[in-house]
Amino acid sequence: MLLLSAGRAGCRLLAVRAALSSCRNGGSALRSAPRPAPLIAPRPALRPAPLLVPAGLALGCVGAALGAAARCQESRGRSVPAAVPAAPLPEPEFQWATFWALLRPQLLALSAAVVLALGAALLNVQIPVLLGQLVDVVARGARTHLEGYLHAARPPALRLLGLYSLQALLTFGYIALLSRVGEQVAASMRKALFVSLLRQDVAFFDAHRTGQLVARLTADVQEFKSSFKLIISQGLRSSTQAAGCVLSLYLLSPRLTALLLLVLPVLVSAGTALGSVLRALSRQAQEQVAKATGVADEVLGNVRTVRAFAMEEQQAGLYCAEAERSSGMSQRLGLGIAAFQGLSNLALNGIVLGTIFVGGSLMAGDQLSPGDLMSFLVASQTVQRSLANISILFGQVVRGLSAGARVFEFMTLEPQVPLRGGDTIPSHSLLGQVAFKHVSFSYPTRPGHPVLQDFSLTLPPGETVAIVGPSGGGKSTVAALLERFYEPTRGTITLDGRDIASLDPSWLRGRVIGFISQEPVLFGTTIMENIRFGKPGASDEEVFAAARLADADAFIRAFPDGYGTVVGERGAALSGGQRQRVALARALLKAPAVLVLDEATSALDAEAERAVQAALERAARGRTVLLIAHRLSTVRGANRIVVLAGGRVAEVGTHEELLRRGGLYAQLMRQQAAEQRGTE
Ligand SMILES: Nc1ncnc2c1ncn2[C@@H]1O[C@H](COP(=O)(O)OP(=O)(O)OP(=O)(O)O)[C@@H](O)[C@H]1O
Repeated sequence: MLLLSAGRAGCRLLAVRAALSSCRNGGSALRSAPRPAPLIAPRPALRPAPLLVPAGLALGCVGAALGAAARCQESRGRSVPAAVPAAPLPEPEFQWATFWALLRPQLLALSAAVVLALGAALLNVQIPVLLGQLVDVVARGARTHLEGYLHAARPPALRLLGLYSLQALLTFGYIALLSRVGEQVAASMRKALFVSLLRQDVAFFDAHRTGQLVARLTADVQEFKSSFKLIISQGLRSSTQAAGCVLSLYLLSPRLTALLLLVLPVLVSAGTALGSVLRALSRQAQEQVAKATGVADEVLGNVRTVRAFAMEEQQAGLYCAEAERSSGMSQRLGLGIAAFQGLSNLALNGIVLGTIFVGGSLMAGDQLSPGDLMSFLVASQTVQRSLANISILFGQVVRGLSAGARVFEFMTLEPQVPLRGGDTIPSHSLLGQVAFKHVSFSYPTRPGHPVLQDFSLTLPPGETVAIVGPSGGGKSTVAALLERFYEPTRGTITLDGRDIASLDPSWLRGRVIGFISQEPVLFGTTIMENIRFGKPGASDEEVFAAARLADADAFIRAFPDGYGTVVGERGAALSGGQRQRVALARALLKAPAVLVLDEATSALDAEAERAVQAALERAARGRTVLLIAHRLSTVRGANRIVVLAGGRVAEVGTHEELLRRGGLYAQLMRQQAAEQRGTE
């Protein structure tokens, strides 16, 4: 996997270079190639020298090696932190049908791009021959008078100019069209993938890290797009050009061509050997960069903790040591690339020299004209570029297909519980009676670990039922099952006697159940928009009313921007109690029949808890409330208290009844009272 991905940036690098040089076409053989800008940091770049056939192939063979080097550099600049390596997932199959469905709307543009690319490639085969003819005219012209020279040189020069212009036009056309196709396919992939991800079951998100999912949306789509464009453009162009130019070489001079082909195996073997050394070096350097980035990622992400423990210097030292090691490895890699560069330049220039030398002897025997030699050099350079591109493309095909397969895998994944579909209960007849009947449940990620076992509980309409119990007893799981985040392994959950599995999940979540968790997440927008998230399309008045009910209106209006106050990332610009009340307003806006409060006040200090508690009590009136709580002081007023331990109901009763019984509840009460005394 690493090996495969190692050449990625290098391939891009060479592809960019190839694209640049293809724009310049075969006539640029005697011009020096421009150096591409470094991807992230300055590094030795692979410079296409005026190469001959074997040189080109060797260059292609080590392309992947240099790709590895470039990838090492690239990983520093990637938005998906390389420091969080994705857990190895089984490689999915590439779904051709899905790809075809995405491509079909672009078929016309794609066909046009293919035709234009082929046209540009065929012109490239013509150019060396015409250049040779021009050189012959130029060589003769040096021995004649100016007028005669101009007369002879003008037609081939004009023909060449015409071909160059036509080629420029074709190149522009196919690159523009391919870009359009690539971008549209990529945009469709991203949109479809995002929509599909949002439809997935909550269990799916338990099994996949956000980083992995974001990587599929970004890096994988990008990789697929680049590969797709490269394969179409370079694949077509390079194979056409290579075949055409090899034929031209043979027609120009079979002997010279044969001679060059003799040197080929030596260069290929040397290039391959060097390439594997560079790949290994690059892999090590890449891993080290990932390690250093991992340290930075963790430290910066937890800067408050670092500050709180005054660990800045220690953490900086940790990062510097990793960065130092990374720098050392990159330098070794740089040395390797430099050695490769020097040796390959020596070999390649040696071959140019050899060709001119041997070609000169052929010219002396009148078997080759100066123009032919020129054509030979130009055509051979075109072949080397084409072969280099083709060899890179093999790796690119593999990478592109596996990136595409990863994207399609989640794009076509069907959730177990669809977002919509099913019955609804008319609001005028909705009572809000909830019942869990013999529910057993294990999380899909831990199938052998039962969290709830034969759990039964009825929440009469308008009553508050509290669930308490030791940590890990399954309290939050009860709430998650009611929201249909997961499906029970056994048993049923009903709303007004109807199995919730038959009800429309989006209606259930969007209209019936209001859910407040311990640390509700707000979006980094205004308070108004955050509350309106509970019911898109709600009027300002409705938002204000919900905020008043949640006891949030007063503090919101006290902000200079009132309801227009931006709450910062995840609501960081609000206090815990304020955040909780905004979240409560958001939940109340949809006027839910059932309110689920999952440790809604446990993250708050005593004063904030009192404020939120008061708001919650007001909001609870007339609704069925499932109150999950750690602090037993908050459940005293509940109509019924259920003590949940080890996934089973241990006790049920009112606060007084449970205290009298002297069981687990009474024991928990004593524990908490003792803890409280200890902290005072
Ligand atoms: N998404 C999940 N995937 C796998 N196991 C989970 C998941 N969420 C919770 N669990 C496990 O299920 C069990 C019950 O967890 P749950 O959060 O329901 O307990 P709880 O009673 O609410 O605990 P606490 O009072 O500490 O919040 C625990 O053993 C927990 O590790």
